[in-house]
Amino acid sequence: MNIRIGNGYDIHRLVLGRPLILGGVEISHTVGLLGHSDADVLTHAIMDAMLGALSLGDIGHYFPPSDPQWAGANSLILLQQVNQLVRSQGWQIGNIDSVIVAEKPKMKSHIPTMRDKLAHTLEIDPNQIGIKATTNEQLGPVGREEGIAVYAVVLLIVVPEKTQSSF
Ligand SMILES: Nc1ccn([C@@H]2O[C@H](COP(=O)(O)O)[C@@H](O)[C@H]2O)c(=O)n1
Ligand SMILES: C[C@@]1(CO)OP(=O)(O)OP(=O)(O)OC[C@H]1O
Repeated sequence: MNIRIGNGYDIHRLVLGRPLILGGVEISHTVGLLGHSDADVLTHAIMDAMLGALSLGDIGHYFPPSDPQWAGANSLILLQQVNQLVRSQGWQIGNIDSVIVAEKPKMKSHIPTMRDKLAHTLEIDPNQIGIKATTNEQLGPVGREEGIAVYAVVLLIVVPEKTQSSF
């Protein structure tokens, strides 16, 4: 089989005094996401989808929230490591699709920069990354602006043998 699919989900609480970072982009807002790391919920969901596609567990296994090493971690650095793991097993990203569920702020204008940052980290083309946004129509914790959730799906494809490198 030369394709694998994985899905990822993450949610973080919105609190005062924290930055709001999504896809490596800091977005100006009144509240930000709480977490042991930078709480970049979009990048976390993508990492879990990549790991899930290869049945490699989840991000908590590689970067335990109990480990002080990951306090305030830049999630793009973690993504780089997950990408290396995936590539070392002979796989590369075919495409990613994701949905940010957030009541506020509007994500639309930030999405091109998120795609660029993620693509740069993953060494792929921004066209391989889909990021959409929706509100939760004021329903539930996300609808009450208590948090932001992200769903992601990743398709992995086998790296052609002649372009495989050892990591
Ligand atoms: N945080 C968000 C939420 C939504 N958008 C954009 O608005 C459109 C309409 O959202 P609904 O939840 O009302 O359907 C959506 O398709 C997005 O284009 C956004 O940018 N940021
Ligand atoms: C990357 C990690 C590292 O602590 O980030 P957190 O901010 O703790 O976020 P969460 O999605 O709850 O768990 C994943 C962790 O492994």
